[in-house]
Amino acid sequence: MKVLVINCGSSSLKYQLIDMENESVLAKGICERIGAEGSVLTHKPAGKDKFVTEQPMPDHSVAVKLVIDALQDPEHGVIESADEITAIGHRVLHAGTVYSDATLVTEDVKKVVRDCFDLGPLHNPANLIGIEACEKAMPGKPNVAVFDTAFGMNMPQKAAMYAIPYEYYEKYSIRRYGFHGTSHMFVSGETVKLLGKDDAKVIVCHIGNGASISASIGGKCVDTSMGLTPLEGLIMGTRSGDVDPAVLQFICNHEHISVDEMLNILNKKSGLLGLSGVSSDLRDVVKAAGEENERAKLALEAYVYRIVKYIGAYAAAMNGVDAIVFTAGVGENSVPIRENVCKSLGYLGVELDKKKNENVSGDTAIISSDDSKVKVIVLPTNEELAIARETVKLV
Ligand SMILES: Nc1ncnc2c1ncn2[C@@H]1O[C@H](COP(=O)(O)OP(=O)(O)O)[C@@H](O)[C@H]1O
Ligand SMILES: CC(=O)OP(=O)(O)O
Ligand SMILES: [Mg+2]
Repeated sequence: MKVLVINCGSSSLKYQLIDMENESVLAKGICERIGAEGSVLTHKPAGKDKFVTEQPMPDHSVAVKLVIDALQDPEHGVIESADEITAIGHRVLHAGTVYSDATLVTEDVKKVVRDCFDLGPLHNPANLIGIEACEKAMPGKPNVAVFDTAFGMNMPQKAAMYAIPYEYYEKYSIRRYGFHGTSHMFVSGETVKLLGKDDAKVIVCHIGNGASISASIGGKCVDTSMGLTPLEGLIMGTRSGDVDPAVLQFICNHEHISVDEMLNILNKKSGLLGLSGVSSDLRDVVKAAGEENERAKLALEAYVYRIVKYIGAYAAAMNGVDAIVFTAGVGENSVPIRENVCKSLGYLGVELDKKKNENVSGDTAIISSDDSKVKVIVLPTNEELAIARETVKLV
């Protein structure tokens, strides 16, 4: 059975075609800069050279079409026809309290995803376009929605509730949901297996462009840093993470902007980009800091500091921690971020092995010293495989 997994982000589309007989990736790739100048598709068929093409992609539906064409291309394709695809699994950000377990896409599911646009303004619209483009391009094939909220949905009430009048929870289900759930579930589950300890206390730092951190015991969520929307918590590429809500009122009043405009600023112009003034991409900020750009240095210090604070809070929440795991674009690749985070964790009994940290090569690696009380691990996330597994269960 071949499953196509589609992960639509705000300006990108990541995909994998997976043969579920042996979970081998037949092809994977990414469409970047969707909706902007210079859209590009990078397609990597297994065992063949990668194929890169710059093509206009005004929206995600065009990107889906290009992906399906690339998969069937006589030269760099891996299937003869889209008929070979049994089902499509989609990462979907938010469906409130209505759906959080993986489900077959129906008209009602699409309606709920649409109703939640304001809770996931960067993701939900793209997710829905991705689903509808697949329905159109491959009529009759089952589409499965795998929700980013599945992991956080089960956190205890004391962690999920905001201390605001209870009626807003009753009326509108205003609570903390948490996101990157597919990743936190996959990575914490793999860590429990790696440690061989069923009740392992694990902190997962999913640090990519979006970033969140979770605490779990035996793979079950205790707490996670994103809230009602993916804006709460860590400092991200363009998102502020935690701010005093009174900041919104002050800036709206003084700059004469609406709350919607302010939220757009917190989502798209803040974080590493806003603080450094350089870029939302960590690599650019690290480079600028190396060239003595003071704001870039400050942005990095604040970025690391926020992660350190959350790790401390989550170790306290679980009354201990067995492993701290780094994953996603930054977590898997940035030697200095991992090193600087671990520098402040000596009090927990964390001892990083500098050499091991520098020699991580794309696979799972333990980067703490043999004597470290807490294991520090780099474990590549695989949201696409986890989504494909959920998809298979439903078709
Ligand atoms: N080699 C690297 N070193 C440091 N950071 C990296 C490296 N590769 C990617 N990143 C960071 O990872 C981020 C993207 O992470 P990713 O998990 O792909 O994010 P998302 O899924 O949210 O788009 C980039 O913005 C970049 O800052
Ligand atoms: C939830 C979220 O922030 O996702 P991403 O990192 O893909 O933007
Ligand atoms: Mg991601």
